[in-house]
Amino acid sequence: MWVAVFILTLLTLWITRLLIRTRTHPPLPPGPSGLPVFGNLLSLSPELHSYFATLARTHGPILSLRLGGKFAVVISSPELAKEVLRDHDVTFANRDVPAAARAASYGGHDIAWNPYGPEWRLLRKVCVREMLCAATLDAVYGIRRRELRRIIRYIRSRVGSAVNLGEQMFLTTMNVVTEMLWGSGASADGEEERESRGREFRRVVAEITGQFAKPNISDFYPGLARWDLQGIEKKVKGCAERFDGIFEKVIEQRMKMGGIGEEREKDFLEVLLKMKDEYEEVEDDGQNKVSFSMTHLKALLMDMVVGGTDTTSNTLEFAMAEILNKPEVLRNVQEELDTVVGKESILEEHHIHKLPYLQSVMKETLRLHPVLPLLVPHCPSEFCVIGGYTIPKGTRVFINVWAIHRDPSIWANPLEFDPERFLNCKFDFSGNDFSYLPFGSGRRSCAGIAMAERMVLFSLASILHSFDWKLPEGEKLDLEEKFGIVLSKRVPLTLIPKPRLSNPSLYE
Ligand code: HEM
Repeated sequence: MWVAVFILTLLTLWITRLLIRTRTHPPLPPGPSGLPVFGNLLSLSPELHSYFATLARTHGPILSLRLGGKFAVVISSPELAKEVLRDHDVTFANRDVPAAARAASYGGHDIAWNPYGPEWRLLRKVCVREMLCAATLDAVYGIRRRELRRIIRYIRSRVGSAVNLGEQMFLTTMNVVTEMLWGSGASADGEEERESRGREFRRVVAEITGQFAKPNISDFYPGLARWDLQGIEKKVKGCAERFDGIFEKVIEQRMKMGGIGEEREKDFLEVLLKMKDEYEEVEDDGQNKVSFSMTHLKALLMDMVVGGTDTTSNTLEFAMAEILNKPEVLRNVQEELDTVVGKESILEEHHIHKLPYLQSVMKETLRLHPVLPLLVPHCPSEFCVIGGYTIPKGTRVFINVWAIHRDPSIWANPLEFDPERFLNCKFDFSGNDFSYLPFGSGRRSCAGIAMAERMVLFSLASILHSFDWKLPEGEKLDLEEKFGIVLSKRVPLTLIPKPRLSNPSLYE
């Protein structure tokens, strides 16, 4: 009898709680129905960005999915992106860290995957202040110039034969990033060594970012994570170890040299090592002490190497493919370059601000091909209401920037590559207009915007100023994308260069 009363009381309490909750909490966002246990997992397409865009046409700009045991929400309109990234900025400034990302980032102790809090603030502050701010970037113009001159020389030596542009742009970006991190050294290699090292690095970075985007059973059923059933974590760990070996080597060499070199330029590694020895930051409230360990140091190096390279080189590859596909765009870019720089001079970075058409080309490329099409997924730290729907704590939130950038109600002829739409208009990379978010918006927006802008514009201007380009005989231009956390071209772009400057000395 007492047992029956007890069970009845529990049941009544449970039902009352449920009724109160459904009355006080708005519903979950709509979405496709799923199967028991699997939810919508089995119907996911590998091209997540376009698949989510298709779902949004049926279910609306906020929709939900059940991915095994994980709840996910996809946002596909500027109004709702604003609610998430501005109105509820702090709540959504967290990440839901996939197992693959944890394996690649020293347990998530980097900037990109750290939860919002004192540790993330410290890492981001040091990175932006010491490496990625405008003043530091201006001070290391010499590095960018040296690498761009090198690539121009290299391309000159390949005149008439096919050049894999993505690979070369990756190598250039990688050399700039690593030189900023720990000085030259590797860049003294011969051309052949350089090329094979670049190819290998690119493969490793692409493998890491490719694994991030794969649906992983460990993420959807955390109870199974320890078995790493698809071997994704193992693969990523292998790649991360490749980089870790390189980090260990440069750190060891630097420690042997001891202290800050008087003759050397102060690089980022130097700053980080000093910080590791001395740093213990007291946050504003005087309570949170944040230490800075060797793990943090290496995680930051990893962020720069993985986050700063194929994002930049894939953008360049898409830009060149779109330009080559539109002869009038190529003509406009080159005419602008010839007016501002001329065919008798070397292009320098200070010319860039006089090249508005070129700047529009970069913006249009990132509209049509935002290389992080779903941003880095955000995650609310508490229950929240967006667009009138409940988003539970811990949801994986995808902002489908790719879909917003191709929305015909925002952009006229959205599938057409038309840089002129960005001439004399309000859009920039700051993320203040939620119709255009290639670098995200708010606290977790890209930490490397200034660097990306300099690298993409200077590289693009240099290769288009110095060379004419054409496709190898019989080849057709392919503009198809391949999904990954970083979007890439499905078919690599290979082009044949022809010099266009007046004097061979301009290629030295
Ligand atoms: C064209 C090139 C690039 C594009 C389009 C791009 C785009 C983005 C986007 C969309 C995010 C995520 C924003 C969000 O989740 O809301 C991001 C994050 C990040 N990016 Fe970039 N990025 C580029 C280049 C770079 C470079 C060159 C660096 C550094 C060398 C860099 C470092 C980072 C870091 C550290 C984060 C994590 C920020 C955080 O979580 O606080 N990125 N980037």
